Amino acid sequence: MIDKLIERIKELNNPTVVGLDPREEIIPEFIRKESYRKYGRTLKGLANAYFKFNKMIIDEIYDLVPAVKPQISMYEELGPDGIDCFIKTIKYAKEKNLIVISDIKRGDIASTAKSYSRGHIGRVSVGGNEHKVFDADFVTINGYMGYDAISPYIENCKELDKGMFVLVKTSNPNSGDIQDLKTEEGRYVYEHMGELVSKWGEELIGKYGFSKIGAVVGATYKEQGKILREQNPNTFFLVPGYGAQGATAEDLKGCFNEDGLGALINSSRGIIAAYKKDEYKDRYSEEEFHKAAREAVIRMRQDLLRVL
Ligand SMILES: O=c1ccn([C@@H]2O[C@H](COP(=O)(O)O)[C@@H](O)[C@H]2O)c(=O)[nH]1
Repeated sequence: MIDKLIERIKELNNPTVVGLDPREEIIPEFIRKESYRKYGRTLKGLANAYFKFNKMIIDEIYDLVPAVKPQISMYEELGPDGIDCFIKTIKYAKEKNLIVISDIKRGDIASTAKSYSRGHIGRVSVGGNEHKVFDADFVTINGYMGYDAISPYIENCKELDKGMFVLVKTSNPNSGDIQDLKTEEGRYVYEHMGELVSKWGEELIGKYGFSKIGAVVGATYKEQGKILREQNPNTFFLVPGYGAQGATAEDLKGCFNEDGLGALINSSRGIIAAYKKDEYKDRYSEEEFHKAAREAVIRMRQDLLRVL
């Protein structure tokens, strides 16, 4: 799947992933109203509104970007209806030839990780019958529990041509509390994690020189991104933090190789809630939120290509 991701990035000339992070406050009123009329102001009502919203966003951007990244927390908090919406969103995005990165950030002991992995990127066997449950193409994983905790995902990546992005240097303001500590050898913890991710991915390198085991590297940490890029030439980066979290194209330039490959840049609120921003508000009504998202994707692409 890493090869397909790279091919799609090249075909579309766009290293962008759109984050599908719906929240009640960003769902336009006409969608909420219709859904609440049908299902009431219930968890099902909101989950149904999320799906309609996601579908309209996907329909508007699938020809521009290689991938989408649904963030599971927004769906999980709604319970079974939210999870149903998460599954339907993945299925719909894949029907539109989008690569799906499920942002699940799981991390647990191996026996438990096996179940997470089977559910999200593998197969679940019931009485010998195999079922695809979530069927994402990639997942995000917290690898700070060490190799055994991520090995089940690696197995699924190998067998089923899936992929994963392991947290290395995260975009949040306090990521340095642990990730910027120094190890006994005098290196930063994030550097050590970057090296581990490269090692874990050594046997899964595809035809473009990148492994199925990638890393999450926050755009909000410019210098660290550059260092990690230099130290891990075969690791593909998923880079959140652009836009709503304040990182600019200049900040994340160092996450790419000389040839302009090596990273996929995420924007969630910056795209899906673009219609609420001053620069779009005057030109797009709430009903045209998806058109504003399309323009935001085009502008993001131009901004990224400018620095590559
Ligand atoms: O270090 C990380 C890892 C993951 N994320 C996720 O990316 C998006 C960012 O959303 P924006 O609206 O573009 O800020 C969100 O789903 C996070 O959970 C991250 O931000 N940083």
